[in-house]
Amino acid sequence: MEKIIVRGGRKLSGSVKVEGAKNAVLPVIAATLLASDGKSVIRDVPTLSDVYTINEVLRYLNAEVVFKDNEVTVDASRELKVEAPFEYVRKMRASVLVMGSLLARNGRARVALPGGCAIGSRPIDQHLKGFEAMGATVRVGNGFIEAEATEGRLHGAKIYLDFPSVGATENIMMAATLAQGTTIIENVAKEPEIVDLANFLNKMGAKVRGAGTGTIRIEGVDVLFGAEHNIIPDRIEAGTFMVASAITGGNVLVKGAVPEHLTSLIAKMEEMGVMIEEEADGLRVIGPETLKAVDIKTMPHPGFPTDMQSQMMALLLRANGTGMITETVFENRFMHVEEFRRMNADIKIEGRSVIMNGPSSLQGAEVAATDLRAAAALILTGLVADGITRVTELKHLDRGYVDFHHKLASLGADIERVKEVEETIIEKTYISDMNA
Ligand SMILES: CC(=O)N[C@H]1[C@@H](OP(=O)(O)OP(=O)(O)OC[C@H]2O[C@@H](n3ccc(=O)[nH]c3=O)[C@H](O)[C@@H]2O)O[C@H](CO)[C@@H](O)[C@@H]1O
Ligand SMILES: C=C(OP(=O)(O)O)C(=O)O
Repeated sequence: MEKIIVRGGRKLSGSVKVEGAKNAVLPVIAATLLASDGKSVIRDVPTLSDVYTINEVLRYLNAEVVFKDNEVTVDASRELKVEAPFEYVRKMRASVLVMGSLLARNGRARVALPGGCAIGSRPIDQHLKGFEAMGATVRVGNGFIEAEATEGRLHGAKIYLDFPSVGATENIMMAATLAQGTTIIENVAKEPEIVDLANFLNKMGAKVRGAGTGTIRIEGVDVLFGAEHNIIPDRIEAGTFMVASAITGGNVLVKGAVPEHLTSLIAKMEEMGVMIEEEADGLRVIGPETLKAVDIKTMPHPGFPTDMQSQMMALLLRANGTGMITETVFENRFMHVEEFRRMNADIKIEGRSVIMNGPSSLQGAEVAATDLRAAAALILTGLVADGITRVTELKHLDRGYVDFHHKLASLGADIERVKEVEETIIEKTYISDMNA
């Protein structure tokens, strides 16, 4: 088992480059299955465990996938299998995103039920409602969801989503590209990753309009072709480094950060007293001496992203005054609060909100990452805690951050990633350093 060890107290400075977005690349790779002719080449692909998992799913489905030098090449022209087994879906919920493509391409898809995860129950009823409206029969049994286009091919439909679900918007969009007729999806998600997927689908020959607005219109076509595409920068990784700079009172240029994708985060950080300047190749973030507490409510885009909730909680722990974060997207995304408490945070949960009386005098401790963003948030907290913080359960971190500790170390953080055995040796050295 590995852990990250952080010794708090260093101000960060320099520049860091963000990778391609995890949440854009996963649906784009799932969409490559729609091409029955030609290869797709996807660039700026981050080397994340989730990317390896989706590639494995595609290989299992009989596509040819090569991942080299941040580039994924997919040839999905052979006949595809229809089933995504539990071993993949369990590792990564986003595996359900192959369902729309398989259903469109084969008229049938069988995907293991994803089940809940650390941040909530995460049902997929809105995805299934969309498929049914397009003429699929959906059956659930033996741990699988099976969908079959009753007439062999899906047809266009008008679909209203009860909630602007990112995954449902993507899955229905992909399914509709090869359906007969026009599909109109209302109350859709407007995230930048939806726009990226629509752009890729259009390069493949699809006719998708309205991505980034509340209504998406897709005219079905008969065939889609492989296409080339560069993935957008990861706004959540960018946001995480913005918080890293702000929390340490640092001065960091986050290269590749797209200001239009980060409007709500920039607004909240500025409200807290952080200076954010647009430069030609990214955002410069300068942390103030003292941070002001604010209230934050997570919302679908362009509202404040739930994927930045725990990192901003770390920042609010250092702010003067009482701050509050209300989580409205996931019902159980506060598992990290108990871990923050282990670091001496003055923090409590009240219903769907978390209240912090700051600034907390944070102390290093051994803490466990409870999900992907919690992992990052605990490491950020370690950057300003007194003493040593050890963060375990790094499998969560590796789903969404490439070389996180190296990137922070290059900005001046005192951080390393070690195997448990190595840690004993490092600890001895550190104690003798202190006694020297
Ligand atoms: C791979 C990927 O892109 N993951 C992102 C995606 O997840 P994901 O696509 O799973 O998130 P959704 O937008 O679908 O989920 C948002 C909320 O809607 C609920 N819901 C969703 C679908 C459904 O059929 N029924 C239903 O009730 C979910 O339980 C959740 O409470 O968007 C989330 C919300 O921005 C982000 O946190 C995730 O990082
Ligand atoms: C919740 C997240 O991802 P996923 O939907 O893949 O679990 C995330 O990226 O923070």
